[in-house]
Amino acid sequence: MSALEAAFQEFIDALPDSGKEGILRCHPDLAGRDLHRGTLTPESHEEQGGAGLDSLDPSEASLMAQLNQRYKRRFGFPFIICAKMNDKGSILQQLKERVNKDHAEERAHGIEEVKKICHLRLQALTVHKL
Ligand SMILES: NC(=O)N[C@H]1NC(=O)NC1=O
Repeated sequence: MSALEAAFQEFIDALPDSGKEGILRCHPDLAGRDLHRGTLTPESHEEQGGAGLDSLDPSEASLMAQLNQRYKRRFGFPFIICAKMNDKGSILQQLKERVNKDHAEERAHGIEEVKKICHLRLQALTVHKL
């Protein structure tokens, strides 16, 4: 792990729970409005598209929208998963399971997913610079 990545992780880990949830709330929904309107960042667009979230069939899209909404209503932050380490099937499966978990457990799980996303984004930046 690079020193930069370690510093990001230390920063995140030192935040109070409200700050951690603030970080989770900065993330766009999976297969949400931003993806459909083309207003995602290029990184998120590539991550979500790579997992097949831009080509859900109507029943998958409706299930994803319902579960995302239920998740956000229950926890107050969006469902976060490292899309590049999953595909649409595993994302839907995990969303179904995680929507029923406990609040603190999901806060911690979301933060671990943010760290994976950060790891892959930093790696991509470093590779570009070589
Ligand atoms: N909500 C959520 O997980 N968003 C994302 N995950 C990811 O890998 N890229 C995202 O935009």
